[in-house]
Amino acid sequence: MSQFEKTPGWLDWYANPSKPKFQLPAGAVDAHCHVFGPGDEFPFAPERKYTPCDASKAQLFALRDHLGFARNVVVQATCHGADNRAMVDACKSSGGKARGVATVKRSISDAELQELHDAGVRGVRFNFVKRLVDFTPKDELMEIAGRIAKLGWHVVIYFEAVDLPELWDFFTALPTTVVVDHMGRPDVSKGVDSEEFALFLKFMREHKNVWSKVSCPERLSVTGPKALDGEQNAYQDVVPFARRVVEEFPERVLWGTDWPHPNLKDHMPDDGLLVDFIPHIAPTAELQQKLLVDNPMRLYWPEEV
Ligand SMILES: O=C(O)c1cc(C(=O)O)oc(=O)c1
Repeated sequence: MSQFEKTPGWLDWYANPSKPKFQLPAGAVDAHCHVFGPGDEFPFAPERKYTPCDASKAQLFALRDHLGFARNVVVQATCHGADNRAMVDACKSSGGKARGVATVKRSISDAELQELHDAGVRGVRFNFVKRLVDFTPKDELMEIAGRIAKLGWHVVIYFEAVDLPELWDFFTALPTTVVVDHMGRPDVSKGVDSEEFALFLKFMREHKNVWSKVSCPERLSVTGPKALDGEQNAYQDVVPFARRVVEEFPERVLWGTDWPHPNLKDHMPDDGLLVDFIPHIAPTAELQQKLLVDNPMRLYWPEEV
């Protein structure tokens, strides 16, 4: 029994995911996933907004192999705050098959940043989703961005679509490659031609250093997974959004499972079926190769490209 009690209503990750019908290209990277603890080994942060179930590196690597991915990018989850030990341990244990994105504070030393780099970290995450984190002053974040730029890292940003106007000046001043989590969380009920999504496309169009993860249909969808066994694909209301981004910015998109799917309370996706979502948003072999192999390799394993 873990010392931590899971947040009520929280669903555990899907235990026996199906084998995807879609065959991933060789060398595919799951460019957004997390590890949670295990809490007894890597305690969750006191300032966390939720307490997850455990989701270990061994379970993540088993999922990688089951789905047919070659590599992972392990993104620091907010339940671990700026204590990167679980993520770093996963990267170090992966035999070079995982790189990481950390959360750091202004107080981090250059030596500690270098240690993260040596473990495989290549980015920092700035989170603006109010239900997940407390506010960090922008001058602190900008100072961190300036320091990590010198290591060749990038900044991953997570925010809600309605907050983009207010965050625009800060985001566009960042001196690094900037990777947006989950397409900036569009409200899909407003439609792909909404003003809100147009602003996101403009953000990417006008700033060539901005990339997007076209991930998390299970979070963004209103129609949900129910069409899974029919003619139509699951999460179909998210398809036009992700496909628009993939087709307009094929060199600047990434895809990830988001396993173990923090904070889901209505349903937990079968990760095999999430992989089957990919050909709907990246319909050609060329787009799939960029999304799943070439782009993440350029960002996380540039020395191998
Ligand atoms: O939408 C979320 O709840 C969520 C949370 C986290 C995290 O807690 O780090 O990461 C994600 O990618 C998504």
